[in-house]
Amino acid sequence: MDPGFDGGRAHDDVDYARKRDAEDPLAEFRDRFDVPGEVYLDGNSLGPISDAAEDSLEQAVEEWRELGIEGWTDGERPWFWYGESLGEDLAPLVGADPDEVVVANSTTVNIHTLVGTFLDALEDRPPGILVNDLDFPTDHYAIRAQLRQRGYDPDDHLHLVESRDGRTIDEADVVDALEEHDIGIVFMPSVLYRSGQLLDVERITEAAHDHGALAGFDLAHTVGVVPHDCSSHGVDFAVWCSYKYLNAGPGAIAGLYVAERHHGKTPALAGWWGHEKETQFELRERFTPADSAGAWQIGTVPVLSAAPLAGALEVVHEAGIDAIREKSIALTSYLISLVDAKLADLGCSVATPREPERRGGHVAITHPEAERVSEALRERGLVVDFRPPDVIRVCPAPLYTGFVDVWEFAEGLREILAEREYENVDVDGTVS
Ligand SMILES: Cc1ncc(COP(=O)(O)O)c(C=O)c1O
Ligand SMILES: Nc1ccccc1C(=O)C[C@H](N)C(=O)O
Repeated sequence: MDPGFDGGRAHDDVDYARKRDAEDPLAEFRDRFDVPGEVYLDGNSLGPISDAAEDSLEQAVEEWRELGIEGWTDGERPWFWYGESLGEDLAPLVGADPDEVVVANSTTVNIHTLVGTFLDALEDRPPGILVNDLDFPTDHYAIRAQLRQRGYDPDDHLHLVESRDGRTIDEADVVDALEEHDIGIVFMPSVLYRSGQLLDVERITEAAHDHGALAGFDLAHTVGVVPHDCSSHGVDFAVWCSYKYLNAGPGAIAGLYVAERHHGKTPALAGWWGHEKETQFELRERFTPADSAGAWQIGTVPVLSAAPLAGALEVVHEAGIDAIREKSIALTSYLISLVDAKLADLGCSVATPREPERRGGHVAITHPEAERVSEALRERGLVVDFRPPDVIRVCPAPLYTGFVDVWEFAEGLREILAEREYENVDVDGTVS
């Protein structure tokens, strides 16, 4: 049963929300974060700073001050191995072995290098790549560029699974597309950035493999809020960012996973930081890739944009990813129940799948005036974002959001709509 319901009746009084907060085993984590605004519901875009993340950043700064160049070898977490070491801490969150994960580059760069690598590895196979039409656009930009650089016309080689309803992707349509086209690589997100639909990674991977294709995923919207089993599901490769549910800060270093069976392949964007570590400083003329995911690093690890991740990960591990997921489902279920009970008659509907197992960490509420409404919410300190054409994205991230926060958001939204407060709002349509 949806935790937000009791016999079909939504719990829309604040006492119910207070009771849920009082019973919440993760409630104490809220105090470890500095959360901007009254209620911060935008952690699927940028998570807030925690004391732990600030401490690990400060530690790196202090080591830079005190150790200088020696930080590469003598830092508490020696910087030379920083990418591998943080990869090891991250590995359980994606269900991988430590040497299958590294932190490096940005998500977009990781898509370039991994898709490029596997395009090269296809050799005689057709370079068809299967994506979907609801992807975050950077994925397509990078894949198209990789195809072009190999002399392939992306219009012929990039195949799109089309959404039936403009909000979600049916996994059966991914399977059908694999039958229809000659596909070498399937590249899908774990969660669609707009509607919040959680795709079935295992099923897509299996279908790709049944058709002789590789399966890669963009896990940007799930790492840190939904558990993963990349190794046991046979996923070939994956990328993600660390600034959403991992709370490692704006532009924080990204992560990548490459299944062990692919280690040793030559990275498309090779660089000395991906060289076999033991001989990296022999500074040889030719590149020998590390025999691990570390090979897909490119240049020097950006220690200062990686450092907050160390502390941020401690918080996630202490809470435990299963407890985080459980609370996330409870919060999104509660939010959906409030939309149904209090906001449906004011023009709102829920575009996120209602089955918890098909839902990531955020809820998409649609409204014809979504852009101005989102801005009106922000003006009240209820921080959400707008995604065109009509989606208000609401992310009750479990580490620092409670049930009363969700209740306050729903109340605020009801008032804004009932009083048409959004009509007084100007939007500039830039960053959100
Ligand atoms: C699914 C997805 N992939 C990639 C990105 C961005 O990648 P990058 O961190 O390289 O800007 C985002 C968000 O910005 C995203 O939602
Ligand atoms: N990196 C950013 C920089 C600035 C503003 C937003 C982002 C996001 O991450 C947006 C996010 N990927 C989204 O799902 O819309």
